[in-house]
Amino acid sequence: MTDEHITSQETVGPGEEAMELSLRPQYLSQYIGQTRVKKDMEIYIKAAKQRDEALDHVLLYGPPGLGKTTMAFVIANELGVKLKSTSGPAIERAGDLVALLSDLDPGDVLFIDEIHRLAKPVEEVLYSAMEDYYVDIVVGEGQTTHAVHLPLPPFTLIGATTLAGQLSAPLRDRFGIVEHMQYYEVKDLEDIVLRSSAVFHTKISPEAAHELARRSRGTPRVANRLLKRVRDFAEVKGESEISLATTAQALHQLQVDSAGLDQTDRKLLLTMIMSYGGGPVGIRTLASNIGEDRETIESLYEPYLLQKGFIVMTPRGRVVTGKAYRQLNLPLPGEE
Ligand SMILES: Nc1ncnc2c1ncn2[C@@H]1O[C@H](COP(=O)(O)OP(=O)(O)OP(=O)(O)O)[C@@H](O)[C@H]1O
Ligand SMILES: [Mg+2]
Repeated sequence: MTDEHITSQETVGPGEEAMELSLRPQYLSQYIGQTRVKKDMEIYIKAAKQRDEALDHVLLYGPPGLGKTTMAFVIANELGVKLKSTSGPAIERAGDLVALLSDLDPGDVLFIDEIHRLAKPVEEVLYSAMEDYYVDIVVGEGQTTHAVHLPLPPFTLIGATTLAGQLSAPLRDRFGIVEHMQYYEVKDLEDIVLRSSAVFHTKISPEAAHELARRSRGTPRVANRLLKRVRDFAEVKGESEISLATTAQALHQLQVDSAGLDQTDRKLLLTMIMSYGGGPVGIRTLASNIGEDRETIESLYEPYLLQKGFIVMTPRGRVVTGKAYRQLNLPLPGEE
């Protein structure tokens, strides 16, 4: 990855925040992986620009750390518009949302992260704003109370959520573009690791980059986090290039196993095996048993374990598969 991919504004300041910023791709051409989403967005963005209209509202959903926020900023950059960023829980009252909306210029993007956590009265204001670009608000107090019809500039709402299932149907239906972010292929994560090490001015061997990518839960955020820690190990050892051996040693110390499962993944599987004979187990029982909240299990841990075939879903709850027993070096039931 060459320097032209990193704008000057990003490289100022040596702090972690500046690093984090520079890790984020700015344009679709720099955005690694998610080919489907990129192809779709390229067309929709082009069409909106040709018509000189605001892009239709976009919903991005998928597990944490897959690049939803990054994609929202990329879309605004490609459109050449401003992006205002907020999150569901941060918008406490309908008035807060109206203030955000009336501050937008035509074509701008309003990004609402964790949109499944919007308060109901706020969500209801969003309906007319999204559909017809207006809000009806009540102003004044007591005798002077009156309704005001407030037209809004055409804008694009980009919503991100880790739990699309928790979105109400009226809200979901108002998004013209709905994109599911997928776990990344190892090859793509390898490219992300290489790009990030270039940003860090760190050398990493191709084998080490591959190993890191393979054990990053299909997730760029995890890949970047592990890369930082592995880099620490390599630096302390005085390595000029991160080696495969150091990578393996660091990941072992960080308790990331050969399949990329972390401590909580393993705790979850072990609890299901030891306390529930491998399942089926209900989500609430599981959550209280391992001391994680339900949302974290449902949005972060389960999707990956499901996709990798360590658990399966049945009508009566999740069940551990033979693959999980093997990964944990446990005898299959009946084999002991
Ligand atoms: N396609 C990509 N190429 C390179 N880096 C990426 C890509 N996608 C994400 N990243 C990096 O991974 C990290 C996490 O991405 P981001 O914050 O966009 O994820 P998210 O889906 O919004 O997560 P959350 O659901 O927790 O908000 C960022 O540091 C970003 O730089
Ligand atoms: Mg995000």
